[in-house]
Amino acid sequence: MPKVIVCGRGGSGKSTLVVLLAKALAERGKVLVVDADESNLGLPQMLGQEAPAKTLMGCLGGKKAVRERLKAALRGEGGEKVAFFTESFTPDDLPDECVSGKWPVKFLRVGKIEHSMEGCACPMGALARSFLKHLQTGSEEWVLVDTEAGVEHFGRGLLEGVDLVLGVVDPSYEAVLLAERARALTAEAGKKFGVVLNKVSEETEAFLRQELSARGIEVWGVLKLDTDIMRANLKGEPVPLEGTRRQMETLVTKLIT
Ligand SMILES: Nc1ncnc2c1ncn2[C@@H]1O[C@H](COP(=O)(O)OP(=O)(O)OP(=O)(O)O)[C@@H](O)[C@H]1O
Repeated sequence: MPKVIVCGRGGSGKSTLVVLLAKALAERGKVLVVDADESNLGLPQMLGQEAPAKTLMGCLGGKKAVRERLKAALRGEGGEKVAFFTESFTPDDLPDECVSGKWPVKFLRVGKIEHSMEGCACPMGALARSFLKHLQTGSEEWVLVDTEAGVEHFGRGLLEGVDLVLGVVDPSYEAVLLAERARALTAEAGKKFGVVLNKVSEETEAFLRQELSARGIEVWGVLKLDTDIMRANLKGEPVPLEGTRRQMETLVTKLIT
């Protein structure tokens, strides 16, 4: 089953969509949620889970060790690409210390910015790319990747290891422009792209559909502006699936066909 990356502008609802999709897909099989956003910390709480004991980067010796491997690769030692992993693995092979939760939904963090002046996030990007490329999924398994805002992860080649890109479009011109850019970058990588409209009313949904259709962008799903989602977020509670179950079913059907 697909490995799906979720992208969009800041605050559009990427993490919310990842959580809702994870909950909806959990009724059909196993879901590994991968947090590839270096900055945000709230995803485990939105899922209703503890954070893992270590990040993936921590499991591999920390940022310094990962950076050294990246530098060695750039110097040409060990080939052109960074060989963080040499063999394929499945979600079940992941060590307990870098995964939290229990099937049907488990959670993994690639790495986080932990100190001021610690340097750029390139090691995390390279690690996420290699991880996703080697991660194999079975017929009843999904991988959902939450990313940081914008399109930097496209430049880092994160798409290499995923099958689908899902853009989140909230009612804003910036979100439409970003979806257009993401669609072009996804097409360049030879992967499928669709968007989910989020936080829409009837009026803004119709407007966005028109704008996106004029740009040849497919709408795969719609999430209304939902006061239960807002309330849960304000209280620091998990994102509730209940009010969006029907919309998520439509999206899931689209993703698996
Ligand atoms: N359909 C919705 N209805 C109401 N509120 C929503 C909806 N989707 C998301 N939100 C709210 O919008 C805010 C941003 O959502 P979220 O954190 O999922 O965005 P994000 O794109 O992951 O943000 P970031 O770019 O900071 O990572 C949160 O307060 C969330 O509860």
